[in-house]
Order: sequence, then C-alpha cells, then structure tokens
Amino acid sequence: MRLEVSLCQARATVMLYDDAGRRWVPAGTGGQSVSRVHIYQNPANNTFRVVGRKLQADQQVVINCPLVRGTKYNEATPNFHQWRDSRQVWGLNFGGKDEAAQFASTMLHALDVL
Ligand SMILES: CCOC(=O)[C@@H]1C[C@@H](CC)[C@@H]2C=C[C@H]3CCN(C(=O)[C@@H]4CC[C@H]5C=C[C@]6(CCCN6C(=O)[C@H](Cc6ccccc6Cl)NC(C)=O)C(=O)N54)[C@@H]3C(=O)N12
Repeated sequence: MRLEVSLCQARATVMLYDDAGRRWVPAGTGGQSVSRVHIYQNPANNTFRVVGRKLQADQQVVINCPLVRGTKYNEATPNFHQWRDSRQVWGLNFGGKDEAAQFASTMLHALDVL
C-alpha cells in the first residue's frame, strides 16, 4: 500500500469556529499553539487531506480533514485562511505570508484536481 505524499507543509495555529459563541477557538486541547500543517495526497485514489500536529512535544493531531470536491477555500487575509467541512469551519492562522501563499496554492491545486 503506497504511503501518502506530503505536498506541502506550513506552520499555523489551527482554529475552529464556535458558532454558538461566535468566536474562533483553538483546535485540539491545551490552548492556542502552533502546529505543522500538511496537505497529504493519497496517490492510490487521488484523495487529499489536511493533517496538522502540534509542534510541542505531544505532537497532538489537531486537524485531520479530508478535502471534498467543490470546497471553497477562503483566503480571508494573507495570514488567515478558512474553509467549511460538513460539520464545522476551519481556520489556519499562518506564521508567515509566504507559507500561507504556498499552502493556498497547493490547496487550490488539490481542490482543482479532486
Ligand atoms: C483581526 C481580528 O481577528 C480576530 O479577532 C479573529 C481571531 C483571528 C485569528 C484566529 C481571526 C483572524 C482573521 C479574521 C479574518 C476575518 N475573520 C472572521 O472571523 C470573519 C469576520 C466575520 C466572521 C463571520 C463569519 C465567519 C466565521 C465563520 C465563517 N465566516 C465567514 O465569514 C465565512 C468565510 C468563508 C467564505 C467562503 C468560503 C468558506 C468560508 Cl469559511 N463565510 C461564509 C459565507 O461561510 C468569518 O470568517 N468571519 C477573522 C477573525 O475575526 N479572526
């Protein structure tokens, strides 16, 4: 079974939108902290997912989100990008604009070929 390929990675704080509270909350536990976020491609079936693990010791997985054809990826600001999955809204608060642009470019490619 072929392994998934990491198409890109970026440092970002992974956030979820709390509809009830109308505010962004950090994904995972242990408060707001930076993760390394990848876009993985599974070549066997041409699927993609966004996976992020905290940089800190426990490497907690804070996002594991399959990409769905037709998803709109919204670059709300140069550093803050967001998209909806079936249940919630994800936000990535990137460490830098260049990383953010690279991630967006890869994301848009993935959504284009899905
Ligand atoms: C600077 C100070 O920033 C802040 O204090 C907070 C914390 C900052 C770090 C984490 C973060 C950073 C940047 C800003 C940038 C703006 N922004 C918001 O949240 C805006 C403002 C109003 C608010 C209203 C709704 C909300 C929330 C949920 C989804 N959504 C939509 O608009 C969606 C978007 C969308 C569009 C297309 C496709 C997909 C999707 Cl998802 N539209 C629809 C049609 O679904 C949204 O994004 N909203 C952020 C913010 O405030 N903050």
